[in-house]
Amino acid sequence: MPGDYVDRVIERLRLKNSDEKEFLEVAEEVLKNLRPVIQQHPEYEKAALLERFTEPERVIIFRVPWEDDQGQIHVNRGYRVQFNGAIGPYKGGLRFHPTVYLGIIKFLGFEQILKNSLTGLPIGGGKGGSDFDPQGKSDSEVLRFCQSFMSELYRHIGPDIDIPAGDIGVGGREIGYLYGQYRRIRGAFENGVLTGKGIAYGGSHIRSEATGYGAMYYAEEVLKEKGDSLNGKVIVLSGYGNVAWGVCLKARDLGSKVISISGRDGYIHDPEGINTDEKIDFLLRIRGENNVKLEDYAKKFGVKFYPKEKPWNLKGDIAFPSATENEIDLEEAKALTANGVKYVFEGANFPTTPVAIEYFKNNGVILGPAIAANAGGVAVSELEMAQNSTRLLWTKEKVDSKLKEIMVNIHTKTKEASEKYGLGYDLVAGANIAGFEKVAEAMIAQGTY
Ligand SMILES: NC(=O)C1=CN([C@@H]2O[C@H](COP(=O)(O)OP(=O)(O)OC[C@H]3O[C@@H](n4cnc5c(N)ncnc54)[C@H](O)[C@@H]3O)[C@@H](O)[C@H]2O)C=CC1
Ligand SMILES: O=C(O)CCC(=O)C(=O)O
Repeated sequence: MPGDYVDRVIERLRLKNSDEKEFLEVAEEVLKNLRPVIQQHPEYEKAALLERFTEPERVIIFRVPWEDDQGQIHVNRGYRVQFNGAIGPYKGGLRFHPTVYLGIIKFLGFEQILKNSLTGLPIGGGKGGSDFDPQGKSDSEVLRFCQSFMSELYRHIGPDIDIPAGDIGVGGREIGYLYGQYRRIRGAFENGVLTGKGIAYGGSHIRSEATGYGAMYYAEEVLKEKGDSLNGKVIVLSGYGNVAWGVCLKARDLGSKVISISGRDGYIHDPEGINTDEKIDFLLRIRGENNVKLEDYAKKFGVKFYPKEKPWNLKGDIAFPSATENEIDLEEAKALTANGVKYVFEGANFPTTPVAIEYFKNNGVILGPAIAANAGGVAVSELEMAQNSTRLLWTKEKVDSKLKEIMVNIHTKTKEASEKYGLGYDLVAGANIAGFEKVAEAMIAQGTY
């Protein structure tokens, strides 16, 4: 096969994973970013390090039968990909969304390896989920689904093995139902097995806010690096879920104005800012209540709703894509740049396509990649595990200050890795390299696993 080691691995990946578009896209992007490191380590090829790095240690696929409120049985498919455990137990969320299939879970699990490594904490990468759609389901249907899902998953996870958490469609309610079933089956109070739990049974303060807060702390560092600040900045935000909510809360604290939120059905433009308790709390209602929709925000607060559109034509200083993957493609990248956006921070996982990332790079827009910008969620999950192991509950202040310290360190590490390889201030390459270096060292040290 022609080309260098990276090209050969990419070629083989394409042959082996041709029906997993999202995984291929992400793996290729990452491998290309790692080229300068690979060139300095010719021994990696003999050790087949990249082939091992891109092949999950384990993929678990299972049947999830459940009964709806009318007595009808449905069958969904459950997944857990235990991608890489070289630096710690597998850690990563569960996504319940109708688009879930193996290619999505593998791309998320692969990114999670690098993200978790960047936090500096001892956690490996994994991800899971199901094509079950919680939207429009009653609480009892969600409960029955979660019980069935955990009745299979429990045998593959544990506080020192694999620790799932939330992601799209999996929040506090689902984690509670999942933990209840795990506890019933195991007959033990092993609450370190899941994170994102309620405070009453072993959760951590700030976990719900962590991804959005962390993304804002990371943004603060990047702007500081550029002699700029978040104060007075206009933020174009997508999503209305857990991440978007945390961004709104912290943006208000730091003096920026969030002017949009979005969902599957369109977006809201609120030029005055989503900055009162009433408005920010309304996001929780859109996410959590079956009969409250995004459009109801527009009616309640007298602003405009744009059906079937994304918010990327709005004018602003900073964009925070915080809904889902591939939401900013080339056209949207051009619109954002033309509208004055100077920074993009990925609250969601892989929201910006490779061509859009390239466009931003060539047009002076700084992009804070997901594996760095949204790492605050998993970082506080690990702090929750630390509290569970020691049977302690830390104060909000303690968790928040640790989160901030982790996000500041992530920025420093990514900046230094980029500089070390002569790439200037390239946060995307820097994050991939810094995340990879630690995992590579651990994998080499552990032999051929
Ligand atoms: N919750 C967490 O701690 C973390 C989440 N993320 C990522 O952040 C993103 C949002 O996750 P959460 O806020 O947790 O989800 P959530 O379950 O709280 O809210 C659902 C989100 O998904 C969006 N969405 C769902 N289907 C969509 C579609 N077809 N088109 C556009 N948007 C759609 C909604 O707008 C909403 O923002 C995801 O990419 C997730 O992987 C990343 C790091 C941690
Ligand atoms: O908190 C966790 O373990 C997982 C968070 C997550 O799924 C993510 O970082 O994408």
